[in-house]
Amino acid sequence: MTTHRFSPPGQKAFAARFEAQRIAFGPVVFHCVRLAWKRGWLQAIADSAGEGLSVADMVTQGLGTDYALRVVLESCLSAGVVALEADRYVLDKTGYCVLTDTMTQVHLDFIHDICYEGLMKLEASLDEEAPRGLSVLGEWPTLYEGLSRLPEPAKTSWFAFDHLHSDTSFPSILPDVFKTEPLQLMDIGANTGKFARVALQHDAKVHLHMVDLPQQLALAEMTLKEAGLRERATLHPRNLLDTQAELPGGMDLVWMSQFLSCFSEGAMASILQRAARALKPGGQLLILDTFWDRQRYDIAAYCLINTSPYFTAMASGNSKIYEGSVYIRLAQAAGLQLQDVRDGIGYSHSLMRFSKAAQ
Ligand SMILES: C[S@@+](CC[C@H](N)C(=O)[O-])C[C@H]1O[C@@H](n2cnc3c(N)ncnc32)[C@H](O)[C@@H]1O
Repeated sequence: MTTHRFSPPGQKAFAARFEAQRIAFGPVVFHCVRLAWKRGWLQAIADSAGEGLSVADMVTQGLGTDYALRVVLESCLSAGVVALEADRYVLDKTGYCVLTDTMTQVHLDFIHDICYEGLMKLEASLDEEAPRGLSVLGEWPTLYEGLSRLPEPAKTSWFAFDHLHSDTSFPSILPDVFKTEPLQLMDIGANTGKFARVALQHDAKVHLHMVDLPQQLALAEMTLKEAGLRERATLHPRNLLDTQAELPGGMDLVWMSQFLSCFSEGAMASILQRAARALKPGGQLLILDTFWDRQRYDIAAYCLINTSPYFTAMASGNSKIYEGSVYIRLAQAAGLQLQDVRDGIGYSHSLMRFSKAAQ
């Protein structure tokens, strides 16, 4: 049972009403802050150090028209991104985050380039359990079939979003992966092969089995070729939404990173059953994923909860960022035993370890 509240304790009605206006005008502020960042206006203000810049200064510097600067910067002012001191704009704390924090920039790009337009179809996507917003990027049944062919800048923004989260977590989980000295290791959802490369470089004895959609495995194969590691990996192209698509057996360890959140509970149950069958007796299933209810900080829970509508409108129509208990329940139903859960990895990951009975 989950109990959670994001509002501050004892919030006054007036403050709540302001919050409600922030929601109503949220998309407007989003566009203005993003533009001020992309056009270099925030950077120019930051570079002016303590003195700040007047709108007239910025016009003289050729940064924009008086009208455009006023419209956009006043919205930034309302959001605490800039402040006005005697008619001169200075950077405020939130503006400093927009300018310097990689996670903020990756999220701004992801929301703008992948989600914004398609989210207009959120309601239809929820009703039809299909990613109806995806057609703004391409005609595929799910976003994953189109990953390798996404138009720019959507492609760069999607991979930056995906890799920001997994890359920051991969180095610290290698001791967990190799704790039981696996020789046959299957990476389900191998994507661009980044985990496979790191794992093969970490352990000279391990053989990697990479599972993903065929077009995605072609990218993963290139990554391994470039690193001179291709011979130590086997590719298994599979669409795991096909319940008949079995996985190769005899695995010491199955690895899934940010994978199950791409699927509905029904599909997850089926994938976990096939993963359990692929394991040798005593084999391990390691799941690295994000669970909004297992976060130490509300900032992480907020970002994760608000990633779910992307899954609905753009990715699959029926997946989301789940609570940790969902994975545990489904893995146990597949006959696996929970060994432990380690939270607080990278920005927001948890690592779940399950094992198959030794018989
Ligand atoms: C969110 S990405 C995660 C990738 C990587 N494991 C990581 O941690 O960065 C999900 C991966 O699952 C793959 N995938 C999605 N749907 C799939 C399906 N039906 N069958 C096989 N792979 C699928 C995608 O192609 C993608 O590589």
